[in-house]
Amino acid sequence: MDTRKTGSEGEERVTLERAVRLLLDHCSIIAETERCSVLDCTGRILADDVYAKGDQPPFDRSPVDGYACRSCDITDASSENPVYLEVVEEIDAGSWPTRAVGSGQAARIMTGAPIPAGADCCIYQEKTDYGETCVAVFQGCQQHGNYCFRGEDIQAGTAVLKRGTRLTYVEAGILAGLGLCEVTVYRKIRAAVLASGDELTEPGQPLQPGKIYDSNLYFLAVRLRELGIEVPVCRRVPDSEAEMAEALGDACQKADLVITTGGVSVGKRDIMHQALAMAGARRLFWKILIKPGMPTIGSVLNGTPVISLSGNPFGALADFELLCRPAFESMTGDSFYAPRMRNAILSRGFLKSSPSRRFLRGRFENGEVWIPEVKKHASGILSSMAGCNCLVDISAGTERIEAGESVTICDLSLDR
Ligand SMILES: Nc1nc2c(c(=O)[nH]1)N[C@H]1C(S)=C(S)[C@@H](COP(=O)(O)OP(=O)(O)OC[C@H]3O[C@@H](n4cnc5c(N)ncnc54)[C@H](O)[C@@H]3O)O[C@H]1N2
Ligand code: MOO
Repeated sequence: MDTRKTGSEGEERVTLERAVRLLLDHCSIIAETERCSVLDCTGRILADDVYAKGDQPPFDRSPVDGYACRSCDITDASSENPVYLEVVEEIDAGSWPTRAVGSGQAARIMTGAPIPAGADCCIYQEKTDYGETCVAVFQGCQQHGNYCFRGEDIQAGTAVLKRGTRLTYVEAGILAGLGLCEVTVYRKIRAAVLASGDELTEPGQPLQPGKIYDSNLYFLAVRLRELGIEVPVCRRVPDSEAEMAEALGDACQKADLVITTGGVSVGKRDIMHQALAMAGARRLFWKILIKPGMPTIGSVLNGTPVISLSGNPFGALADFELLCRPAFESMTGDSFYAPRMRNAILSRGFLKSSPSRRFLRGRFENGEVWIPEVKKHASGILSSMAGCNCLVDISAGTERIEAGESVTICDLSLDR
């Protein structure tokens, strides 16, 4: 049966929002967890609340290099009338005081060193004569001046980081500061990538007549990895329905989402329709009312969503962002993956009509978005995407859009 023409399975010609909705019905949240080294935690999502076992800092400490003493001893100290204190010991960072500071006494103290009992302030050494056994103090200091309290950063028992937090270098520092070298995180999303097309040649191999190098497999795998997603399957499959059906079956065992490119249109060798049917996939939709990537197919195979993107590299790139990112958000509950829509002012016009909704590549900076010249927007062209960091969303029925007009963009950059 030619599943392309019947339209009996799944919806045809859906809006982008409808396509996303249909896919999300088949995306389940990833609940499996694993231990992860704090050194490798970037982009991982905490699976448990993290509590502080102890106080941070674990003791009252000096924030200055100088002298710890009693504030009441130096109330009237000035350069004209220095107060002289007996220096009873030297306390370095990493050591522990051996005696209390009494009236008329001080301890030489370094930044980060524990404040000895009896002392209630620390004086900058620049406000003294740097005395070793007896120090002249030239300035007063209030009680608890230059004094860091135990637990002032984090108190023991506090929930410092909440489950669901996306970890960055900042959390890595906080976790390490709590003495943790490993944390429990959700496992990474797994996405499989299959590229179809007999014309495809592996980069590095000589190019035969009629062949082209495979770019889709590479940019998809690299993008997935930069989004923190594992790619357990990444392979080219010849234009054989049976081979693709087998590859799909294998991929959906290993991944939370299967992404394919090519073979989704109406040509004789557009094998994805038949391959999906042979594998036992159920079609959710075919054709999205957008350009590029209009002929995209959404299906579900053994409970795993399959997104079959167009072979045209820019079509595949744009639709990957628009369809897969919401799926990743739904699998993790992490808004990091959500397409980020913003407003921007177009700095160069796009003087071509857009009967259907269109996504253009662009570079967004300081509230303005620059787009390449019209002829560089074809869905088979990838090179003009270099340096671009967003997709410009042009509504269906737009005749032309002039420089200076406000547009909606989907920000593809990874910074928040
Ligand atoms: N008669 C019609 N022809 C086409 C229609 C149509 O409605 N009627 N739609 C066009 C549109 S729009 C698109 S988009 C493409 C979709 O094509 P497929 O998804 O079936 O993709 P292919 O034919 O396999 O490839 C399209 C193009 O991209 C190149 N390609 C494929 N894979 C890769 C890869 N991994 N790396 C780099 N380049 C790749 C391929 O060689 C083709 O040039 O159909 C239109 N046709
Ligand atoms: O829908 Mo296609 O990717 O424009 O050429």
